[in-house]
Amino acid sequence: MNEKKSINDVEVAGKRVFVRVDFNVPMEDGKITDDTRIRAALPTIKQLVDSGAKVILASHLGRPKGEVVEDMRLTAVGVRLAELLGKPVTKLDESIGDTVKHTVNAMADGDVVLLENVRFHKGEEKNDAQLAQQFAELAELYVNDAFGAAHRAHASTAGIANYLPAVSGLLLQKELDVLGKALSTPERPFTAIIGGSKVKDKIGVINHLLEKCDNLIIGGGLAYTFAKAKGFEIGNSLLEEDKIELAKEFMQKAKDKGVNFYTPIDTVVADKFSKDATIKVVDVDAIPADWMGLDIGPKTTELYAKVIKESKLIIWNGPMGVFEMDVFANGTKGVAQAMADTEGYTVIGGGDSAAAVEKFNVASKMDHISTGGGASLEFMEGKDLPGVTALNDK
Ligand SMILES: Nc1ncnc2c1ncn2[C@@H]1O[C@H](COP(=O)(O)OP(=O)(O)O)[C@@H](O)[C@H]1O
Ligand SMILES: O=C(OP(=O)(O)O)[C@H](O)COP(=O)(O)O
Repeated sequence: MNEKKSINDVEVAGKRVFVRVDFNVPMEDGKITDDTRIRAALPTIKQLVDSGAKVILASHLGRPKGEVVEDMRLTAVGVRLAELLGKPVTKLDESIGDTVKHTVNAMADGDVVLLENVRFHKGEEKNDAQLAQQFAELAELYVNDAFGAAHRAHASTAGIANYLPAVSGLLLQKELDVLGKALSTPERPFTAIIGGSKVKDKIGVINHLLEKCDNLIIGGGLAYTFAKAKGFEIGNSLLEEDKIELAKEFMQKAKDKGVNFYTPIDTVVADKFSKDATIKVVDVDAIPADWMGLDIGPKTTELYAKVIKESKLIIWNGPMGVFEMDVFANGTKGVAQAMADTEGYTVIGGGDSAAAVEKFNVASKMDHISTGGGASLEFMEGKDLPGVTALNDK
């Protein structure tokens, strides 16, 4: 991949800079429940402020589908950002138009303005050229620091780069550096752990990582399609019938490439999908009919922990079981703990795995927690990210 210019490669003093961030934070009753993504953007914002730029921030929040949705305004985000920055943030109720133009033209060096949710405009997700130009007119430089949305080709993540010099922010650059280096020159043994619910969502990443890693560990709901492919009965566990052949192909590819392919050897089964279910631990070849596998078992957890501890680089995407329910959280917890204990370099691929290391209080022990779930997955599939491709080469 070509190296992209960053804010360290351009002059920003006195310039109006349109910075696309990913402030798509979880909210409950109008309150932010996790401000990780806001904190992650601070280094870029601070550096621009300290360098005398006029910082115009833009983000989406949720999926308002081109309509104004009151609950999806960025007002609470603006308040939180001002607290974290320790300076005022002017939050506007629009992201384009005369009021916005007027406000940004009156900014002093070092000022920070936060625009309204860009997805209130239909053109955002359509990557509409007219909307992209309206964003571009506000500024003299475009900075993309929204790694979490870099897999989207939208007006504020990609289209705008057609009309302004376009560079990456520090967060985007760091994400690309860590994930890029891990995949191009991994320290070995390199272990990839793939969990979550569906094989369908992880086909690309498993396929790509099989080219790169030494150990591939499978857990979560998708493990049962692999168990079925190995010829075991899996009761009522998650099964993607149409992916059984593919699962077989993956296991054959691993063999051909000399990759150790680990699937669960035992599993926690339940008589229903509920925290009040009756549960027991069985070997993977002994799942009773009418029961469903909802977590990896203790022998599997121990095996996976051993592999993790013997690895120099570990990338983890997707939980080992239904970790939202405590009775099915032990496998995910055990993997999280092994990630905390290993001396290897640990990378969490966003999404539910990031939530899991938070839940089990080991987030601070990880070397890198990606701010993008979908984006890090697509990157690990070897796909180009439109929000990155759009930026200027060095
Ligand atoms: N054995 C299982 N059966 C059903 N669902 C599972 C199982 N193991 C994990 N899950 C669910 O998978 C979900 C996460 O899947 P997914 O969205 O694919 O992962 P990620 O967000 O990490 O990419 C979690 O909500 C978890 O409860
Ligand atoms: O939260 C996000 O994605 P993620 O949950 O996959 O990390 C990003 O902000 C992208 O949002 P989108 O999936 O609505 O485009």
